[in-house]
Amino acid sequence: MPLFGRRKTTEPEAPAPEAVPLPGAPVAGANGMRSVDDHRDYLLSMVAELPPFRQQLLDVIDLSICEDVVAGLNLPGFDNSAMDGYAVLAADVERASAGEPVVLPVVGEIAAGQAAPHPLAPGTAMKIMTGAPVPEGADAIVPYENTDRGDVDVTIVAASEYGQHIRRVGEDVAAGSVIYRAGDQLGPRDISLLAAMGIDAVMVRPRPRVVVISTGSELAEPGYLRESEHQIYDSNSFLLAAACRAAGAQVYRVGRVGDDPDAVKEVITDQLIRADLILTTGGVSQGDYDVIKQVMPELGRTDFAAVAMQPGKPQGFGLIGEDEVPIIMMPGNPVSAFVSFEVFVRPVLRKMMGSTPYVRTELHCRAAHAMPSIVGKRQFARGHVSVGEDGHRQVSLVGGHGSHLLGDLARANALVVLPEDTDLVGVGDEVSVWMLADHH
Ligand SMILES: Nc1nc2c(c(=O)[nH]1)N[C@H]1C(S)=C(S)[C@@H](COP(=O)(O)OP(=O)(O)OC[C@H]3O[C@@H](n4cnc5c(N)ncnc54)[C@H](O)[C@@H]3O)O[C@H]1N2
Ligand code: MOO
Repeated sequence: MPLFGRRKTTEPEAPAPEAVPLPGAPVAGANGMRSVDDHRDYLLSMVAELPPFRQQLLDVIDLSICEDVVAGLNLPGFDNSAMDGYAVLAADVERASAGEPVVLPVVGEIAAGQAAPHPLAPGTAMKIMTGAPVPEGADAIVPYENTDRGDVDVTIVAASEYGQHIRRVGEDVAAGSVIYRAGDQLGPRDISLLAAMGIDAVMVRPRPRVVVISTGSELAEPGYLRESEHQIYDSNSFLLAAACRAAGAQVYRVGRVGDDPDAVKEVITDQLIRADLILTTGGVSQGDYDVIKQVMPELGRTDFAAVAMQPGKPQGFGLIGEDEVPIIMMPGNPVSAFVSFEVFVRPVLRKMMGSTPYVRTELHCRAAHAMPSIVGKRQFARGHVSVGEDGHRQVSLVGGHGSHLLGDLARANALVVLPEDTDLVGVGDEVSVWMLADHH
């Protein structure tokens, strides 16, 4: 029997372990794909909010508060001066002018932090500094610039109105009003408002600890020489680590592992101890070396699906190890990895942190040119949003639809969301975008 074409006789391979499916995974539509919304809602249903704890103000930037906060103080806390000058009765100086100045005796001085020495009698003035409490009886402040800055008597050369330059108690924030609702994300301005209330720590959900791993034996570490010109530098683990950090997470970038199943299993198992979420890229499609799809079912319950989107169609999710740590397994193409992050990972991180809304808010823009789209898939094209000559926001596509176009991704400032039922967005039609950055 000729050897050519004959199958080699070898030891029968050990059967692959039975994959344990995850409960409740959405079913695919007639096109064999799961919808974007179904998949995202499914992932959100499979992760929990992290338990909250009290943290100091400077550690909560970008985190979401998980309690309502009621103002315990008025802001301002008392009527106070907005100017360095003199506290007076408006009626005493309502006709003052350069031609007919009004002269008043100066009966005292109040600095910020002090109390007025006594109420202000009609026909007198009291020196007052910015932020100092307005003395009882006074109802206007005359700034130094409208006076001769006198210490014993003051000559006032401009008219004042009732209430002028007085900052009223509670006009900014009224004591007893709700200033934060659970779910609000805290930035520097919120931290200042909380500090102004005398609060030094608040209940927040912690930053999720995210482990980022990229797979593929073609990957080289940036900063090192490549073994051959067919190696490529690992950009995905940097992309995802940076995106997670920008979303408020604490990141451990493990970097790249090759396509050896045992090595991949070992690296992932080693990381379980410090992860609230694991992210991988690569190895989830149909290739002969698509290791993630092959080994992950051995580590826990997994779900691999084709999602009706472009880019980012092949998606994996699992709960692995004893503690059932969630893992999101994304495709390796860089743009696919980024879009998967935006569409699935960012909402999951926001749920863990208790930040609402989980999904980015869509803005509407005019299409600056025609945009063809694939019917049956939601496309997330890279776009550049600008303000046109007519003052309206408009968006143009940056580069093509290829999911390898990393240079174009870096130049874009938005994702253009082209719906499943659209084959063409015409020039001037309204289209939805997700803004990605403020600085472009
Ligand atoms: N026969 C089929 N082939 C492919 C299909 C399919 O349905 N049938 N789907 C395509 C789609 S869509 C995608 S997306 C990719 C997903 O592939 P994998 O997740 O298995 O990823 P890889 O094959 O490992 O890599 C794809 C591509 O991305 C580059 N890559 C991977 N990791 C990184 C990294 N860390 N940094 C930079 N670039 C990376 C890799 O070199 C490949 O060029 O599958 C299609 N194929
Ligand atoms: O889903 Mo792939 O992401 O189309 O390139």
